Amino acid sequence: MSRTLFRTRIKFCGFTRAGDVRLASELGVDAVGFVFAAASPRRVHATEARTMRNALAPLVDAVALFMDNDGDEVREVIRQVRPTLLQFHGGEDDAFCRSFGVPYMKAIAMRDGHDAIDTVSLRTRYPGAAAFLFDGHAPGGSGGSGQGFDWSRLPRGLDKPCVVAGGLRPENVFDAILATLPWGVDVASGIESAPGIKDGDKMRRFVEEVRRADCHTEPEPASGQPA
Ligand SMILES: O=C(O)c1ccccc1NCC(=O)[C@H](O)[C@H](O)COP(=O)(O)O
Repeated sequence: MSRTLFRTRIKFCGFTRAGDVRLASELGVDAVGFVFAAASPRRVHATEARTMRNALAPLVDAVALFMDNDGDEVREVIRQVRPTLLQFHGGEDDAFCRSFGVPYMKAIAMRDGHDAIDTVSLRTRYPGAAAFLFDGHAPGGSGGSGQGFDWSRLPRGLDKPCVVAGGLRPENVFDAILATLPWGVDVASGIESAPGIKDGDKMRRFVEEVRRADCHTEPEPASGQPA
């Protein structure tokens, strides 16, 4: 794929403080995520997320993240927070995910050692997905754990935007982007000082490294060599 003029989208996930949301907006991230998964240390209530959503600058998306939450809870979050995208991390099927009338991104567990991820079965199981997020946790496990995966296991030929997540940090996101050429990258723990507490310096360095990867060009072939 040509990277000319390409800009890797950035999503920062798991906010609990409006000040962190403001700083992420100023740093130029494309989306911020609010976690409503029951077992998460980053879990926020819909009213807290609404306050943070109101701190978002224009042109920055709000993403609501769920993991096997019931439908009424998802609807209440949509009513209060008005997310532009839903992100599902559990065993939700396509019919459930699309039933809310808001575009959704399905998270796929990529923990190494598990079965290969089959492009055809993803297409078949989630025909309504707007995007897929490949995350380093085990099937049934929670995200936001800082676990990475072998990027060469990403399925090829998916006709939907792919977001890479799991164990990304300012120190490795440059390599992750060059290795996978994703539509976007997503990070939670790699920009934190504690779960839900974002670190301004890590957020800034993460964005700088994504921009550096986007400006990176392959070295020209030596003269006399075929292009
Ligand atoms: O963040 C959580 O606590 C969480 C809980 C349950 C399901 C998903 C969760 N987070 C998802 C994310 O924040 C990211 O999409 C992704 O897992 C990256 O996390 P990290 O490896 O910490 O960067």
